[in-house]
Amino acid sequence: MPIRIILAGATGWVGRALVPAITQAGDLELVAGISRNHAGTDLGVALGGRPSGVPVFARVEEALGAPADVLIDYTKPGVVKANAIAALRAGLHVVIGTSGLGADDYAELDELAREAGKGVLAAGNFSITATLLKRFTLEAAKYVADVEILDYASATKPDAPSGTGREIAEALAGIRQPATSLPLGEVVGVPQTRGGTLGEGEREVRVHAVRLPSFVLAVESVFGAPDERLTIRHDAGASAAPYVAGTLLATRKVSGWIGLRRGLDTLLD
Ligand SMILES: NC(=O)C1=CN([C@@H]2O[C@H](COP(=O)(O)OP(=O)(O)OC[C@H]3O[C@@H](n4cnc5c(N)ncnc54)[C@H](O)[C@@H]3O)[C@@H](O)[C@H]2O)C=CC1
Ligand SMILES: O=C(O)C1=N[C@H](C(=O)O)C[C@H](O)C1
Repeated sequence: MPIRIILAGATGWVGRALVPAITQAGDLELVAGISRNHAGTDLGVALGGRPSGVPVFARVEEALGAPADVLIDYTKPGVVKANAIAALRAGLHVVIGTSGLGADDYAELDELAREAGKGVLAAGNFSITATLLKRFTLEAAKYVADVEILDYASATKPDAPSGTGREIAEALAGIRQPATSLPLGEVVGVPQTRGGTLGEGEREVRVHAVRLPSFVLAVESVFGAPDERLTIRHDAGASAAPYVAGTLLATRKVSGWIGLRRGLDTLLD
């Protein structure tokens, strides 16, 4: 029996890249889409093609009327958490691609998923090379104490830091060695220019979010040691193709555990 999917954000940049990949996969079935702008239409028609028999709803509660196994969410930071909660309460597993949530939100969703006996996979970035950026950054942090994150995105991206930068910074905050840079209280001038922090105490990680036209997303982990530096950087391109395979991998695997896992790296060897 195929895995039945509800796709929230089905007509968006990532959503419309996922639709053909899902419909062409023999083991997956798209049963409903969610899109405020195209509610009430057929998804195939909404995407400029032939009728597909997949209805589009405005709200997750309406879409959950269709029997389904997994909700995939690529919507907006202010929408994703409520969608995930509604899906868990309706007995679905959840794959979260939407950015904007942080450690506290994920702890709450983890608890709800455990109560519901369902799995959640949330990844700030489902591309393989961005996932390698996270893996290499965490490896380097075992050996080099000082690291800061630079997070570049378009001028109109609503959330800062990005989902990619946030996942890396929050993971780093769990393992890094204390930094040797001056504590903020000792910085003279405009201390805010030292960026924001994620994590707590001496392990907190500084993140600098740059928002300018021309960027899609780039994240740099910059490590500094006496008289040398290591920069590990990921640059996203202009298409949503890199996120498709990872999202579908998560969709196929998410029924395999209870609770929330964070990061595509948790599914790799
Ligand atoms: N984890 C990952 O690998 C990636 C994550 N993202 C994140 O995914 C999210 C979506 O990105 P895009 O596809 O570029 O966005 P988009 O703006 O192109 O698409 C958003 C979709 O959500 C729908 N939507 C928005 N608000 C809604 C609401 N209140 N109710 C129902 N539907 C609603 C829109 O109709 C649209 O279909 C962003 O947070 C982005 O940062 C983007 C790329 C990769
Ligand atoms: O908003 C985007 O566009 C993207 N957001 C993701 C994030 O917040 O990390 C990543 C993706 O590369 C593009």
